[in-house]
Amino acid sequence: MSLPVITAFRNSPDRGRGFARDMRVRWAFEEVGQPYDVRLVSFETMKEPAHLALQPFGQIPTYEEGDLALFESGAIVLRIAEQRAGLLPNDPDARARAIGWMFCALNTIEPPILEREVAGFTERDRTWFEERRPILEDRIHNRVRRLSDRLGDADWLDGAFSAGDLLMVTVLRRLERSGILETYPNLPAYIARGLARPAYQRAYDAQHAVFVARSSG
Ligand SMILES: N[C@@H](CCC(=O)N[C@@H](CSCc1ccc([N+](=O)[O-])cc1)C(=O)NCC(=O)O)C(=O)O
Repeated sequence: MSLPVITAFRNSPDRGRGFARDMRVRWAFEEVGQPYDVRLVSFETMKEPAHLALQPFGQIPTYEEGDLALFESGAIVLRIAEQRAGLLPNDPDARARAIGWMFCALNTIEPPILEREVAGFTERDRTWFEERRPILEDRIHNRVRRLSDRLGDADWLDGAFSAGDLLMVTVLRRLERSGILETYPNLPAYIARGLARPAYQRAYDAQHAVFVARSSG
């Protein structure tokens, strides 16, 4: 039986700091103990027909397993979580809630974070940048404040660690240097708990090794 294969950056712009979205897929594989193979792709390859057939937007990650080809890192994490224990509860109601937190991470928390990040990359020299930045940050605060209130003193969002926490930690991590998270002390501690998991460390080391190999190549 061949292993599932994902695609990842041959040369990640994050210089191996674990922000590219193959990181969440690698982490999910490690949490459930599923070995996997990686096909490293260049930015040029990602825009060629063979890759576009897998990922119509010319991005990574993709997931191939037998006749199945998937894109969208959240869908890939769900596939992994459905196939092996470790990321979703067996109880049907708890499982549904954990999947709900997956959607929350990608649909409610990530969008304002991405909006601020993209504005920082593409609008910094525009006249409206300084005026718009606090508006974008307020939108993030409006979400993470309520997430912080819901999490409270709990270790994870709904009982045991789940795929919902995995995605939420990878989303919140993108605020690490923004100064926004420090307003809610339970959120940096929540992220730290996620990053301290042995499965995360193995996933991070695997992705970082790509950067080290390329840097020393
Ligand atoms: N919704 C899709 C989005 C996938 C996506 O954004 N892929 C990015 C890499 S992860 C996003 C990302 C990129 C870089 C950093 N970084 O820190 O350098 C962080 C995250 C990509 O392939 N970009 C290339 C392109 O669009 O041409 C998913 O979740 O799978």
